[in-house]
Amino acid sequence: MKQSNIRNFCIIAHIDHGKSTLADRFIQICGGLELREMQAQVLDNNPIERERGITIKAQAVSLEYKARNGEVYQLNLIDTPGHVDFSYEVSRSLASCEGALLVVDASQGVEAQSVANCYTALELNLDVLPVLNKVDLHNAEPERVAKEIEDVIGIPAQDALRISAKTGLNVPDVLEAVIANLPPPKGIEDAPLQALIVDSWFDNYLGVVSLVRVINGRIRKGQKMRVMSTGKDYEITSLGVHTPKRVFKDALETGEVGFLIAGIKDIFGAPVGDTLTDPSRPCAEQLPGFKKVQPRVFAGMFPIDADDFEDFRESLSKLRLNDSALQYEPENSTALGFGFRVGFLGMLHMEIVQERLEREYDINMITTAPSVVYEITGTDGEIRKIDNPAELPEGSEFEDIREPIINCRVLMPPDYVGPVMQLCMEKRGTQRNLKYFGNQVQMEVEMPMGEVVLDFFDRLKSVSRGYASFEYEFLRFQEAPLVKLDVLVNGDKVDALATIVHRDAAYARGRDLCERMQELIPRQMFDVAIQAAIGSKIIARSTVKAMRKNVLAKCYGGDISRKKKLLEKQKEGKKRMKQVGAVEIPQEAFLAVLGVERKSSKAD
Ligand SMILES: Nc1nc2c(ncn2[C@@H]2O[C@H](COP(=O)(O)OP(=O)(O)OP(=O)(O)O)[C@@H](O)[C@H]2O)c(=O)[nH]1
Repeated sequence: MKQSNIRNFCIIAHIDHGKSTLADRFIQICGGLELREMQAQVLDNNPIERERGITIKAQAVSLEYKARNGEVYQLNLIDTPGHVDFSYEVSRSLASCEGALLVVDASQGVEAQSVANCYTALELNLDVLPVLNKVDLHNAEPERVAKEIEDVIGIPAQDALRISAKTGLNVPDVLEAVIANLPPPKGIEDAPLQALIVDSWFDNYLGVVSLVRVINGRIRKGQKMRVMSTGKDYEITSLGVHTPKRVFKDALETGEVGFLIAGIKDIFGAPVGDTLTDPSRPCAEQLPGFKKVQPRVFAGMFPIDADDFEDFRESLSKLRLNDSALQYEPENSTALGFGFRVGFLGMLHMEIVQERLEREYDINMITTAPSVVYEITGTDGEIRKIDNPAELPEGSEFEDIREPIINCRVLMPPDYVGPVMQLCMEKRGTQRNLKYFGNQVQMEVEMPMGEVVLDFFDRLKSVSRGYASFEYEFLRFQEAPLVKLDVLVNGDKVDALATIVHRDAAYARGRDLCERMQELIPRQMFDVAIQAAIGSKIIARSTVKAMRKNVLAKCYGGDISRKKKLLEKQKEGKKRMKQVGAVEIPQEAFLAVLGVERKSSKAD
């Protein structure tokens, strides 16, 4: 395809504004799939994405579009996730495009991710084309929302197309606008090959499959390619594009986006962001790649069966190939044995990783309560990062402790300013700025990240009836009176249950935690004492009373099948338990601190 007829673009939007639905319409118009093959949100092909109705991974699809001017264009479209936890995926996809379609729900208006993603696109010098979606809804207000795009984001939007991705209204006009308004790629066709690895994933049969964007030169099937960071050469066995069906081709030309397979079995063989070139005529330099992303939340993950440790390690490394935001290192807990300390971008990311490990890799595990990264200065003056509360030394063994502070931008209708501000204050926030744009208010608040990652998203939604949205960025580490809250089960400290909390909240937190654990730990044959402590001082306590009868006692008659069922059920329940000393502790108890947070949010 000649370069002037190629358009590489992303669809960016706030969550649920209709990106994936719009991508479906494009695929339908361009005939990428037969009608019978179409299902809603075809690009969300991971089962977890389909169940939750969200996009997690960016997806690329190459479409052939016959424009009204009679010419055929190749449209390479990348669907991106909208949730704040996955904004990293968005910036990566944007870096491989020349333009972006900004989809805004005309019944909702501009939301935090519309602004954040659009700014990322503008920073990367992309041309942004706004479209107003869902105009079929009776409460759509395209005029107001167009003005909001101009006021809040600051790009012209009066002429933005009014569309319905659901009914297909005006969608063909969007494709025409993409061709007319977004620029074609600018690579040099006869330059040495230089291609960017946009994404890589592991296929059990094919090995590593990579999604690449050819920046300069061309890439042919059968040729040798070099991965520049490792200097290793591989032969390209096949390449092609997703339409979204996998279609094999002989070459990918300058500016094109497609997949390639080079028999790489080592999962670190084709790292995302790396540059590919031709070893017989290498390009001069590596592409800048992607900004390295830092996880914000850490949690311990431990296989329930110690024999699964190696499988667990392998599964994590496979997942990581496809999810470079995921980080992990081995961790040894006295209570839970060998496992990993895993870093995530946020709670949703953590949930998704946990679900993928369980479903795609069949790993049965216990996850501990998530924590942010703290910074301490030791008595020797050395500064250390602490991502595991259990590793925080006793109070007298360090000089000071600092917590991460973020700048949080909340967008909401004016009615909710009061409750949102109250929530932010409760989370130890300091308001920095408040701007009114007609129907939207933008509030900037500095808050400790530890207060935000656990449940801020849910609580913000609940105090604003779903109307407020937010995004944030890390600002600095700041000193705070933080203490380690330990939990003792029958007198033994359980390292995996430790958390770091603000001193003023420690007593209430300890009490709630003991109460919650009492509800969650099943009765055993003996009394189980649960205590919360700061250092050697016990601040709260509860007891799980001993069980009087066994599970089978309920079956008066000798109905064997019922007995079996009960035993089976008990066994099932056990799967997600871990023996700590003499006590069996279920998964939920390790996450009890989240329950405590949520409990205090019930008042909303
Ligand atoms: N009425 C109406 N509903 C729409 C329209 N476009 C999308 N929807 C609905 O809005 C919901 C969200 O659409 P998606 O396409 O999944 O949204 P998304 O932006 O891709 O969301 P994420 O992938 O999670 O970021 C779905 O229930 C769609 O059916 C539209 O034009 N009109």
